[in-house]
Amino acid sequence: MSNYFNSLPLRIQLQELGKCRFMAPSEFSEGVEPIKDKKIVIVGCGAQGLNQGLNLRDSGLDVSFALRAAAISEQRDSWKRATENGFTVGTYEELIPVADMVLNLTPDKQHTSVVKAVVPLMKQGACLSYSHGFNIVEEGTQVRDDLTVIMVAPKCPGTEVREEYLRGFGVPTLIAVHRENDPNGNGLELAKAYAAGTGGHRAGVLESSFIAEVKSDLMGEQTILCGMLQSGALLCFDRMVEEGIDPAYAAKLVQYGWETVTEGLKQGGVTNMMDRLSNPAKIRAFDLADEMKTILRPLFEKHQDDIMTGDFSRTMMEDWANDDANLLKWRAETNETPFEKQPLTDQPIDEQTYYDQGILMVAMVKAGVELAFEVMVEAGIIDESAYYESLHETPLIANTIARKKLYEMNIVISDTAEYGCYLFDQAARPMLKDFMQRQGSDVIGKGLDGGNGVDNKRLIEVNDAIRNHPVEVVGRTLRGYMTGMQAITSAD
Ligand SMILES: NC(=O)C1=CN([C@@H]2O[C@H](COP(=O)(O)OP(=O)(O)OC[C@H]3O[C@@H](n4cnc5c(N)ncnc54)[C@H](OP(=O)(O)O)[C@@H]3O)[C@@H](O)[C@H]2O)C=CC1
Ligand SMILES: CC[C@](O)(C(C)=O)C(=O)O
Ligand SMILES: [Mg+2]
Ligand SMILES: [Mg+2]
Repeated sequence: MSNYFNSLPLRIQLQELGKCRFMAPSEFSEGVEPIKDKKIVIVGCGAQGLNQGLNLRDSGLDVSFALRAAAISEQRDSWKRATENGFTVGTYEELIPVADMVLNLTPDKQHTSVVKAVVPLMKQGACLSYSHGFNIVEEGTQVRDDLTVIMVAPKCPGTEVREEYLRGFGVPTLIAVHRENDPNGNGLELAKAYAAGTGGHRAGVLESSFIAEVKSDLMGEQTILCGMLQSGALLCFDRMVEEGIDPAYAAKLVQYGWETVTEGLKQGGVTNMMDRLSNPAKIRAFDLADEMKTILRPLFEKHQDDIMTGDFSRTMMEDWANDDANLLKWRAETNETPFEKQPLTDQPIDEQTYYDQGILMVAMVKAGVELAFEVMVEAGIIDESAYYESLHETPLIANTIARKKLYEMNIVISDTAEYGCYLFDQAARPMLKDFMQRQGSDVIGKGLDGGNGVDNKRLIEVNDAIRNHPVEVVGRTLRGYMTGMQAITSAD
């Protein structure tokens, strides 16, 4: 097998990268009806598998789990998750032959072996589904041509897929039909109904392509969503401690700070997040973000370039072949960082204080969201897709850090995302070293002294720049469709 994207002519590559159509809510008027009588068998009961399975079942669908024999015989966690939640569990041989839809929700690194084991057991004309296009696009897996191959990709960690569903909402989702496998011409119908079953249609669904999903998902997760929040957390914590802030307080400000300030982002974009700062703090954050964008743009561009050429995928697959040596090493190193090991203070921190004392964190979110959006769009990703993959998903990743710091984030996201996050973090922190040395506790840990006076012309210029960034323009439209989005926060 070889990289499918690289096998295509540039004309088709650009077509596929540019596939991104915001689907009107009316297109989901049938809900799950088209798959109501289908037997849905999920392979893999992990972050996505369990949570998508719970949503699909709550939406009235027939869902069971096919696990590998060892998972059943050894009663592994995936077996426990499936059985404790009341699902029917069986082996591939028992469940795959009767399945109408097989959802491959195993780790990307296992997809080739899973597809080789599962596809021969699938009945004629069935449907194979993915939640990420890596196996098809980057590894070039070819699927039996009587099978329909679709993708329903939540732009969100598995845990939040379930949490948002339980809040009566959902998470933005990309759906696609593999251009090589739509023999019955009903792939889109199946994908739409499946997306409705997860609740994704309540947040927004983009009709996309396997290629557009992969090239944007890898970029979002490696840079703003996981990489920037990881690097920012470690840099801000260490800087506060160097500046004499109580480590227990500093750890709490960071752990809950991302969730608090990005809740402002989720509800009203970068504009609202920045408006929660005082005018002097807003201008300071604006300037800090600008400086970080200049420093980090080459790194964001390198990540996008390596994703487009397949160099990232090749590098990661070399680590797969080396028993995940680098992934496991970098995971252990992260778990040993002072931030990860620091207990939190019991001192309460109110919501506004996270903004006032976290000016640098706000600036990091602004810089990361804008830079990821800009670089994705420059690479051919459509604005709506870039928005979901940068701004909208950031708060959902921040929710995982609020639960149990970087450990929780890196456990909940896919191994693919975790690997890319560490790659970014290792490069970003040295690039920001000098910049961080120049930051004091006024922008991270204590907040600005003095009054609220600013120069009017400068404030108007800053507000104008924030509000008119392309991510804000497309975001206002997309958030306008999200009428059911619920506010959440863990601040005291
Ligand atoms: N994590 C996330 O938030 C997101 C993930 N995705 C995509 O969803 C898919 C699933 O990812 P994720 O939920 O993180 O997966 P997990 O890492 O949570 O793994 C899911 C399950 O797969 C099983 N598994 C592992 N290896 C094999 C194998 N060789 N054969 C069969 N089963 C196996 C494991 O169970 P056991 O070892 O017990 O068999 C595990 O519980 C990926 O394509 C990912 O890119 C998309 C969006 C977000
Ligand atoms: C942000 C990482 C992600 O792409 C996701 C949760 O959407 C993943 O692969 O886990
Ligand atoms: Mg993703
Ligand atoms: Mg991903």
